[in-house]
Amino acid sequence: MISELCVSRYLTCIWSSVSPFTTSSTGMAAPEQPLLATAGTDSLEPRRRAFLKANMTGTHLGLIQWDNRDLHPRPAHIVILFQGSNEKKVATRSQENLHVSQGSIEGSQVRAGGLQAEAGHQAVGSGWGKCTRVQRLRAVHINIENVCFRNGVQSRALSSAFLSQLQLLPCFRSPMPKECRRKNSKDFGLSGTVFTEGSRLERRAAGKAPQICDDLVQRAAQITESSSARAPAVMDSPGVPQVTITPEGGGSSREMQQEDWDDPVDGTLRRKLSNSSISSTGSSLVESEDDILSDNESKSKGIITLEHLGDSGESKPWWKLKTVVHWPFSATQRRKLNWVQLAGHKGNFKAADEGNILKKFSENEKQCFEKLRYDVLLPFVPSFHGAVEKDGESFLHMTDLLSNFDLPNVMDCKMGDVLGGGAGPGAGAAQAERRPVQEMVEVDSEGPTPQEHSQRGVTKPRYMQWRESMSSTNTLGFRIEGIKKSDGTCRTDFKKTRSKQDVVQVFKDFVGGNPDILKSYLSRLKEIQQALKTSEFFKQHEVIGSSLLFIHDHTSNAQVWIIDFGKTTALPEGQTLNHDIPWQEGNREDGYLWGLQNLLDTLKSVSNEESFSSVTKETDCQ
Ligand SMILES: O=P(O)(O)O[C@H]1[C@H](O)[C@@H](OP(=O)(O)O)[C@H](OP(=O)(O)O)[C@@H](OP(=O)(O)O)[C@H]1O
Ligand SMILES: Nc1ncnc2c1ncn2[C@@H]1O[C@H](COP(=O)(O)OP(=O)(O)O)[C@@H](O)[C@H]1O
Repeated sequence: MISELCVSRYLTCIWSSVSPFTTSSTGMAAPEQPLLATAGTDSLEPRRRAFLKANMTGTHLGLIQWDNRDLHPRPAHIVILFQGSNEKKVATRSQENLHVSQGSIEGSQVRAGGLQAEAGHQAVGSGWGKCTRVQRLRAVHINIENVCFRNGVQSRALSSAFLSQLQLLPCFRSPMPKECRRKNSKDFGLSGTVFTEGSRLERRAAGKAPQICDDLVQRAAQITESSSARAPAVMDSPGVPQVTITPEGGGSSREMQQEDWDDPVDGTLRRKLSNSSISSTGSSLVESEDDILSDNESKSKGIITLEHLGDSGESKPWWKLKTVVHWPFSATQRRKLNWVQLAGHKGNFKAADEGNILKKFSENEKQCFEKLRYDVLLPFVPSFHGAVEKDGESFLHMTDLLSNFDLPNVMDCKMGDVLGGGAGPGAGAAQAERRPVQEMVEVDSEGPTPQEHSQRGVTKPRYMQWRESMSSTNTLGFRIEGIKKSDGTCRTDFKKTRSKQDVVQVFKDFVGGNPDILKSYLSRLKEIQQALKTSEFFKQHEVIGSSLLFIHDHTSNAQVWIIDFGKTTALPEGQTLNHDIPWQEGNREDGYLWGLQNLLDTLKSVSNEESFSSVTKETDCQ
């Protein structure tokens, strides 16, 4: 039986603390101003966040349920932060995990330090988010942002109604890795929250009966039914939002502590497998928790085999908004697709119908693609064919840019001079996220500070900033992520390729001394530059972590494409960016255009180099 834990008192303080992220001394994202202090009457007021936090220990989050009918039908952003033990998160890539019905809320999940979290399945229709494989859960943060309120008064009532219907249900308990199984006294402690001195969760240890997801799905369905029978409490008097948490198994609660990060697992800080069960298979069943991968093992570094998803034709009842695809794959199409993924995390891509691929769904990216349909950048981004559902997972269906090439040479250049430092919607979360110090040591033994060595971990922003400073990101506004050449060789070891000279050398090698290819690249980059300068989309978005994908083959077919809008975010209405002025706290400048100009200059330097100059001059004269 699932016990219930009511956290109303706790939420009282949270309720009065709704705002954008700040980072508390514990490194956790915390609200800073009361919602009502900022709630205006403008229904378009963006980026307002309700912050809800619930602590659970030793449980697995299974399902998140809410009823969002009373929210303004405008996209909102839900950020769910899971924090827990000192392992890294399980889920790495996809930032989306909850997609709520009727387009009124679109979900996004950002991982927080130490623990893994991601919904393997998104659910729509009645407002379900189903989280799988959230292990050793200790804290759940739910941030609701961009919820558009109709007016200041209602905002409180609306959100109150919303929050009061939110339920966190533990899903299942899977075997813990041996090293994690030892009882940790912290698991049963409860510390103060980051918000107020006195706020504490009432705790009740719950039974430990293991339960599989499907049982909860059933239970969830019952709850949905009963909650949908209730009328939405749109005009409720402002009350204390209550969240019912039903921890199952050791349901005591505590705040995340620094020692959670420091506590070594098996001698090193290790991260959990990111996407094997959640991202790739979409399975709601639990895999062993012992399948821990290092960072490198979870990152894609070149030639991979893309699997077609099964074509079971099974559709989940709550997936009402997305197209369920049934491609009639021929026997040849069903063959595994040899493909190149130079960056990103393993399992993010699947084979699709001919000439297309599936990328793990991201609401953010989908929105960007949709806006790009009407923008001058359209010719420079992969054609987007919509969001599709396959085998219970959501994907973005897009053109495979490699499909028109014969044995392509591919290079991924990540654009911008700010990639991790303080940017993006997950910045607050990232601050709390720890990465093994080993990742830095492998590149530069001098990288970590003595303190970081002793803590065996660094925060994600620190890691990202260090990556930026080691590579050419800071100095040139772009960096080379990876290269695959037609001879089958692949390199992703460019973390220390920093100087213009080094970059020139890499490009020179990449184009193999072919002036035609270089020329095509230069002219395509100039077109992109021109388009970016006039693009409304570009003006209105902070473009973080996007890449230019260079592709050419022996036929001298050479193209450059703008890819990866997973971390590209719209600015508040009326605001625009220059993209070529330095980043400063709050200005959200990403340095994209500055980087692009440097990239162009670098390529020009390549063409000016001796081996190219004579031929290039001839070509120029034609
Ligand atoms: O280049 P390396 O050193 O591998 O660092 C990667 C990139 O910065 C990824 O950004 P991008 O997506 O722009 O490639 C980032 O993913 P996020 O998108 O999640 O920030 C990874 O964070 P983790 O996901 O925490 O591993 C981080 O480890
Ligand atoms: N549309 C595409 N066609 C061909 N290759 C692609 C396409 N999109 C991405 N890739 C490949 O996948 C890699 C990672 O893509 P990206 O969109 O950056 O994923 P992530 O969001 O996981 O970082 C790229 O470096 C590139 O090699």
